[in-house]
Amino acid sequence: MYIAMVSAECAPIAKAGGLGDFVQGLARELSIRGNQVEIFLPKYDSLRFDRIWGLTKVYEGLWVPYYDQWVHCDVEYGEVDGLKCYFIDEHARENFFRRGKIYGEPDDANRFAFYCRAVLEFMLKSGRHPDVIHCNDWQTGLIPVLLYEIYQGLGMKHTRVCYTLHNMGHQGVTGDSILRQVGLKPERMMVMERMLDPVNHRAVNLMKGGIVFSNFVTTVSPRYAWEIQHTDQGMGLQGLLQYYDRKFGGVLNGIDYSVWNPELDPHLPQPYGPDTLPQKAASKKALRQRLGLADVFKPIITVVSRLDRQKGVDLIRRAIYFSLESGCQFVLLGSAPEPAVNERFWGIKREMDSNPDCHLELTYDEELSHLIYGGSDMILIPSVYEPCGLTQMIAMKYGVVPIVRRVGGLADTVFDANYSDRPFEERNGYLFDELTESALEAAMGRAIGLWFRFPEYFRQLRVNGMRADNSWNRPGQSYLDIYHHLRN
Ligand SMILES: Nc1ncnc2c1ncn2[C@@H]1O[C@H](COP(=O)(O)OP(=O)(O)O[C@H]2O[C@H](CO)[C@@H](O)[C@H](O)[C@H]2O)[C@@H](O)[C@H]1O
Repeated sequence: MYIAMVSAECAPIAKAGGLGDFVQGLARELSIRGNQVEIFLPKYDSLRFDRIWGLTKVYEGLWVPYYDQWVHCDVEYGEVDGLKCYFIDEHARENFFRRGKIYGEPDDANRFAFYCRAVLEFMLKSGRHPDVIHCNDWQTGLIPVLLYEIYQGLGMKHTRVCYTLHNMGHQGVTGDSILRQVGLKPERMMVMERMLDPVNHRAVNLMKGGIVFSNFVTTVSPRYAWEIQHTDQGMGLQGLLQYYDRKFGGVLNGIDYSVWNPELDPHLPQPYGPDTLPQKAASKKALRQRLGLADVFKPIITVVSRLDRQKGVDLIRRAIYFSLESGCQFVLLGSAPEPAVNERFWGIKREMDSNPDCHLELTYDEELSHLIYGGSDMILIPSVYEPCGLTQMIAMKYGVVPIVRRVGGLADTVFDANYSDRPFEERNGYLFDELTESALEAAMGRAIGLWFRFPEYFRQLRVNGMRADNSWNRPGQSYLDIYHHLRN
């Protein structure tokens, strides 16, 4: 099967969060199974060019419609760890992809709308007819709309679209002039059955367009699929998702064990696995050295996260103090898109400056994240909502015990050490329900108590997590089943 993955991110060259891991992991799994997979990305100036092999121009003079003009683009091709990637290189006056970052610009909606039109224009002009285009999140919500409204009429008749929702918190709600930008008619699209936002009746909703016009819609865990159809986690689109129930389902993400595996990880001083767990101590030591933490008999509790409100930033802050009060060390790796949140964490960082048990690294650092997973004992994920969550799965592979809130994919992957109905060998962490400090502290207290008092039992929890299969094997098959269903 011929699959085109269209996304704003792909690890390791353009990653802001979990979407990047998803595209990389699923594309690799589909390739291994013998499918032809092509990944499409904007040619951001912030790409990790050192990780792209053989970047060359393969299409010159792609003219992409933009309002009533045309914008000149080229398309470049390169390989990333064996995956085939095409990059849309635009020469617009607006410099859509030369902003030093992936997101966070005032014209993000226009930038990604342009990208969608450019991808389809390239597919048409270069004679590509994928069996399935797999799109992701609001940035590529216009792909199925444009395919149906424009490109099918130009000959792309048999291509089907699978659309994956990674985060209902960002839907691409914007003014309707974006429709004219990409060549759609506002009077046709700004109706409830198409792209009109259900809350703001003057705005267009790009994610809604993606849901309406795709042949199949998925989200990244079964529990989140239920939450966004039946609770306000749908953020206004729950009715729509119920209406399209027959083409909607949750597929739990996997993680790429060729990237996230302590037995192979080049960023760790010494490899380890479930049968060589004592060797994890070398990573803990190296982490402490790297961050200037004391080498003492204490567990390291970590948070690796975008410091977005979704991630429970208030509870993360409380957890820092609670960890220190409970005789633990604390390491945070996070970057905050919101200036107010960023400022608050910088305040804590300054306060902890000379504390040998605490380190906050307020940046994005892929390499350091590997050493943190390697060196930590527990990871905290107190999310307000969490579509899937990859950090608990990565952490478990590294023998780190997760303490998480019972929402979305966290509830589908973490099973409580004390209160689960699962058999003991499947229990791998700690859960709490309420979004409160006391609920957080109770769960953390149970985990920390076990580490100090019953190390053998704590070791067993680590091993259970390491032995769980969160690979792309099962989800890869689920997506192939969906693609085959669409093609037939
Ligand atoms: N400061 C930092 N430095 C280095 N690495 C960092 C980092 N902050 C985060 N990361 C890394 O980014 C990834 C984040 O994964 P999450 O599951 O938390 O995704 P996110 O919320 O971004 O994405 C959304 O999409 C994914 C994929 O579908 C869903 O799992 C998730 O629930 C949904 O919110 C992990 O690989 C983590 O190690």
